[in-house]
Amino acid sequence: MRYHSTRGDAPVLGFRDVTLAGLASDGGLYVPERWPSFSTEQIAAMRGLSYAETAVQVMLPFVGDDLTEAELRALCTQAYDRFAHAAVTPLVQLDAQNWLLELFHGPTLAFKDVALQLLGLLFEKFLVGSDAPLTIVGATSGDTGSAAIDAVAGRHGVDIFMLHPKGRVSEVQRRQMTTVLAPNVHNIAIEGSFDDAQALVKAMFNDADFSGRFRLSAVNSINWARLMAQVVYYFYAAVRLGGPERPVAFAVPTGNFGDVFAGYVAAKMGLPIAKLIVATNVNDILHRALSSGDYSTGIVTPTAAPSMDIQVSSNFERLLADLAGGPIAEQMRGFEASKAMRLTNAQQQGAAALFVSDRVEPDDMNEAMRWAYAETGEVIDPHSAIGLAAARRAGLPADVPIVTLATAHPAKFADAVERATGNRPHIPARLGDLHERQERYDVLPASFVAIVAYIAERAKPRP
Ligand SMILES: Cc1ncc(COP(=O)(O)O)c(C=O)c1O
Ligand SMILES: N[C@@H](CCOP(=O)(O)O)C(=O)O
Repeated sequence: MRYHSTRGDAPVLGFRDVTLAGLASDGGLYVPERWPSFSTEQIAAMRGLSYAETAVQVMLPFVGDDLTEAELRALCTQAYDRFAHAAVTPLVQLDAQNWLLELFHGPTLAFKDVALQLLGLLFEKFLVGSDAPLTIVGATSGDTGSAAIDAVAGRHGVDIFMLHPKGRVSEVQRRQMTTVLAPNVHNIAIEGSFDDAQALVKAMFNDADFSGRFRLSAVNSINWARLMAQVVYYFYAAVRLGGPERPVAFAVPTGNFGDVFAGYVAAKMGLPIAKLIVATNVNDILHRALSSGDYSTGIVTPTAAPSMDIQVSSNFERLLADLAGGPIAEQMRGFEASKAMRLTNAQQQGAAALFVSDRVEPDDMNEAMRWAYAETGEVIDPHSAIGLAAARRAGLPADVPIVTLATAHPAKFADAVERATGNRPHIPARLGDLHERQERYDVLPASFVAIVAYIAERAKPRP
């Protein structure tokens, strides 16, 4: 399998190189040259497979010659062994139509672990025999940071620099990152928003001098391998609910558009998906884009679902390029200059075939947390509640099961959950003494010069 940039002006790479590269050198995102496709029989044969084995079947077409099936199986087994639930991503039924897909049983209690546990192992595998140390630069609104740090802390030949918006992540999220004191882990709280952090990360890749001195890589969903691993749970859930014979809908709390784009990829690969419901909080650029074609940024508003406080959604570029049938460099350059763009008719109509969207206000989010707790006994986090609120009012036919992706453990957002439900969720015992541990991080302005100087002082340059 070969990978092309959404902007059409970067080298075409294989899976290994695309995993190590992260962002394409033309500022675009790598996408596979074609979507692999499964027949109905092949999908039906996934019924009853373990999570790790489903992962092997779904991801094998993407890895090309860079991993054998046996190597991929060994990596998946190792990655998913660390999950606290035997099903890895269990389904929980809420009522006749609604289900939760609990994606938070990994080491850091968010869906990011599903992909990042694997990505850490892929980095290790692909770096064997290489003398160029990897400098991972990442931006987080709270969850990617801890999952990525857990996946690479202490690994030889890798340094990770993780930028989070100061004061805009929950205390548990911050502590999960800043209490990891391994020497290769560097946490930076920036004076700005997640969008500022993400823009700084992209600017580092696009700076020829900086990216020439350090071998940069990415752990955000700009890295194709992240999304590839997230495609798996759409198959895993759907076949358990009657797929491929019965189409299933998914409601996805959305920020950077990675998780829901993985659902789009699953549909492209042949999985019958009735609808993908894109649920946003008041930072609703994706809802506006999908409902009216207006993709224009506003000021990021801090909310009780901080991981979705995002305006510039990186992976939307992948969708727009796929719907346009090729590179969209000009459209993206226009967006970067004006911070606004209109979708073309083809993009709008193409998206409407599979996606619907909804903006969920804080009261509706709280109501969804209350409903889940009172009616089903499930304690859900604010992000999952945004997905569930959208699912319950999507108006889909009653015979279509709707799976809401439960993207984080409620204890990561205990204050918000307690405010809504009166019930305070507790951190699982395996996180132990998180609140007592020593923290280490630096605070920097959201300035390219300041951040690259900080990293350059600490990272190991290419030999
Ligand atoms: C808990 C949680 N829910 C939802 C999202 C949104 O997912 P995505 O950015 O893939 O759209 C995030 C952040 O990525 C998150 O951390
Ligand atoms: N919500 C995310 C934001 C980054 O998203 P990613 O999927 O691109 O890594 C977070 O928690 O950091």
